[in-house]
Amino acid sequence: MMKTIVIDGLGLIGGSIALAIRQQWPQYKIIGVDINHHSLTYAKEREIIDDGFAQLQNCAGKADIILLAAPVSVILKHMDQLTQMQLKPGVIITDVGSTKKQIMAKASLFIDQGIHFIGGHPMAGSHKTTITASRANLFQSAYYFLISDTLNDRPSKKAVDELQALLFGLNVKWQLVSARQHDQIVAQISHLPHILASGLVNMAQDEFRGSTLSLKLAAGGFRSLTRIASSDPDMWTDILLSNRQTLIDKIDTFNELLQHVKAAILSSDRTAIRNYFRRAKITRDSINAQASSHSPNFYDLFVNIPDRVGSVAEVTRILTEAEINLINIHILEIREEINGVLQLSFSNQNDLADAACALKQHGLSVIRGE
Ligand SMILES: NC(=O)c1ccc[n+]([C@@H]2O[C@H](COP(=O)([O-])OP(=O)(O)OC[C@H]3O[C@@H](n4cnc5c(N)ncnc54)[C@H](O)[C@@H]3O)[C@@H](O)[C@H]2O)c1
Ligand SMILES: O=C(O)C(=O)C[C@]1(C(=O)O)C=C[C@@H](O)C=C1
Repeated sequence: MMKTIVIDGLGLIGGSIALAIRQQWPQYKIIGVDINHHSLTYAKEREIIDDGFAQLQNCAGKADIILLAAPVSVILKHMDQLTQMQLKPGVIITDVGSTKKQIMAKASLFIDQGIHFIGGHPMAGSHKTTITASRANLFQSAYYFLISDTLNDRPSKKAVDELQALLFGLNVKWQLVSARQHDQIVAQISHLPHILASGLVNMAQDEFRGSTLSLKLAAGGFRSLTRIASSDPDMWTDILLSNRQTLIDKIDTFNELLQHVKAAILSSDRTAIRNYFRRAKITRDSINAQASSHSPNFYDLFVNIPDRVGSVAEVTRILTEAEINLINIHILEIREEINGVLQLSFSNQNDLADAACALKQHGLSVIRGE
């Protein structure tokens, strides 16, 4: 059946979802809305969308499903506007905003109008913005929150099924949470880390002020911890201001944690310092183990690698030379004098098969996933 999908905010997330819908449902009509006409031109030229508008009111009435994918403050504003528009009966409205309490509070406006609003949030993304950074497999194997508050009476299970079918090509794992739970969880695992990453960059910048030395000296540790400080400042201002109290509490708790570390250093308490790092290491190590046991990617390859310096680099070199795009790499096991196992993730079956072939040609043993 033909459906018309309106995506409001055709940036990294809106563009990536449009690409995935296009692949899965080529017969659907996709209309993009963006105040940035470059995004619309880019999307039209590449046939990511069929049509583009600068204003939601110019096309919302045609939609079977409206996906709000602009920054949170715009989503809130456009929800207000949508309540004033003539929409198709049975239309489904959903969003991808990074915070959910304010959005779900506003969603109650739709209930009386018989409009299905489903709060959502794909838990993947990038520090890069705009449609030029979008890709169809951005969300592969990621969690996608759906907000339970609205799922009790309305919208119907049928609307949720319809949304999940539309987004089937994203290959996500659905996770149902309440708006309150959602904002608590993401404050901890996404919002506070962004605040800290930017704080570290600002502090380091101050440190080097007036010096001939610079942040270019920073190696892997600083660079991997602060990648997300390159994210969009406007988007993050919206996120922080729509999750205020939770973040104020999280910052207080983090302050206390820093005070404990400071006290341990002050008193040269070796055990306390070691425990601080040890506890974190055990937890951090287990994230990858959990991820690989519970959420195998669709196109994964497992490769035995010898226990010697440079063997991981050797694998990536082979793939780079063969021009194969690797989307993720996990070291599953490397212990002294034991061969390690690498989990390599690809975005499609062709890349996976080519990678298996290239690695075998270099004498590596591929143990699963062909
Ligand atoms: N970036 C991430 O990692 C990530 C992940 C999950 C969810 N989100 C959420 O997704 C949403 C979009 O984020 P993004 O990363 O795609 O940002 P983005 O900056 O790449 O895209 C946002 C798009 O919205 C457009 N826009 C801004 N104001 C508009 C308006 N008034 N009308 C129409 N379009 C407008 C912008 O021109 C831009 O193209 C945000 O709500 C964000 O919180 C982001
Ligand atoms: O990978 C990144 O760059 C991201 O910041 C993605 C990230 C996050 O993990 O915090 C950012 C905001 C979203 O709401 C969800 C995902």
